Amino acid sequence: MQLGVNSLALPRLALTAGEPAGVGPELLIRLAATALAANFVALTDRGLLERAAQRCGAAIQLLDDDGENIACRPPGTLRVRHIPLLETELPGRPDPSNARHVLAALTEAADGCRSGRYAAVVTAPLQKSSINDAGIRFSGHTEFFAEHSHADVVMMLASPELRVALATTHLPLRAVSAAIDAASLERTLRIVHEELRAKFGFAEPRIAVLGLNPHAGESGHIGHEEIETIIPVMNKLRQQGMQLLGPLPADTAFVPAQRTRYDAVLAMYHDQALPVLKSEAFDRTVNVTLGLPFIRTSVDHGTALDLAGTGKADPASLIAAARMAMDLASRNKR
Ligand SMILES: NC(=O)c1ccc[n+]([C@@H]2O[C@H](COP(=O)([O-])OP(=O)(O)OC[C@H]3O[C@@H](n4cnc5c(N)ncnc54)[C@H](O)[C@@H]3O)[C@@H](O)[C@H]2O)c1
Ligand SMILES: N[C@H](C(=O)O)[C@H](O)COP(=O)(O)O
Repeated sequence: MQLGVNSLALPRLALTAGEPAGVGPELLIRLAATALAANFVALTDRGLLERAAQRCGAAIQLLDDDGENIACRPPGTLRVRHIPLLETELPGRPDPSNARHVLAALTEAADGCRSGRYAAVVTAPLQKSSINDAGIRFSGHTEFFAEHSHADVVMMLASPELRVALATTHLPLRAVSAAIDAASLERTLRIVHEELRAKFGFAEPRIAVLGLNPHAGESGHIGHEEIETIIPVMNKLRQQGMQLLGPLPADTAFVPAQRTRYDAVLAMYHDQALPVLKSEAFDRTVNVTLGLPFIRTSVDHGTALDLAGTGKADPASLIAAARMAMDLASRNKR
């Protein structure tokens, strides 16, 4: 069925399955079983999806994606753009031979989003170490899509109650301080500010910035990054009208009294704030990449190799990621 541009065509959302031996393939099946009003197009191996459905005892009807729009999608149906595996998966045991397959799906997703074939991409978790074991430099979807798009991006994880953006992503702790300079911090804050306005509807977003050191440096007695880098950047941006709070000590930034004072937090590094989100809202947090020229959302969890193939993995974060992608795509259309 060919639908006109003004018709009720469902948004075409690309889905990537991530690590073939992880929980991603079965979570895609679970997502397809929902009644969400989206035309999901799985960019992966058709046989992988069939086996995942069988393992978790779910019914699925896989249809080849012909690129056409559809007006409705019965629950339990999923369109597929076949990207062949290199080796048949063994749940729980990632095989680096499949790294090229995983990256081919990401490339198709990024190319397709940029050219308008897909309204957004929703990614299931991949095993970074398996891609590295294949001899490929790779540190995450966020960095892959940024490089592919030549864009400055920011990783943000968001639950309905809390949004946390990261000044640095996947790098060793010892490299964090050097990675945060005035230029990178200013760029990051500008992206977060702009995207909170454009994507999340905050007219004047209030952003809390965490210090890097314990007690936000204790006035220079426990580190100097706050005084030398963070505070000067915040002051510069405040003068330009941004509402910035802090730098706050990370240990108390998430207590109830503080939470009412901001719309989002900028943390200096990955594990400074993600444990807060993941321990209070693992089933409803979404990873969204800010600053990309297309919409990308993802789960907040990893490949859960201990659960792969059992059908026990919770699809809630992937469903939340799909919902957010649909919301952002409809905002884009308006
Ligand atoms: N978006 C992504 O691609 C993404 C996100 C996070 C981690 N990872 C990768 O995943 C791999 C494994 O990471 P990890 O072991 O730190 O974290 P993990 O999230 O895979 O597992 C942590 C714990 O949470 C449980 N869990 C995870 N997802 C679940 C779900 N949907 N339902 C029920 N329980 C679930 C697991 O069983 C495990 O006990 C790493 O290679 C990491 O880089 C990828
Ligand atoms: N930092 C993310 C998390 O802990 O949930 C995760 O590693 C995924 O990142 P990418 O989606 O960029 O691969």
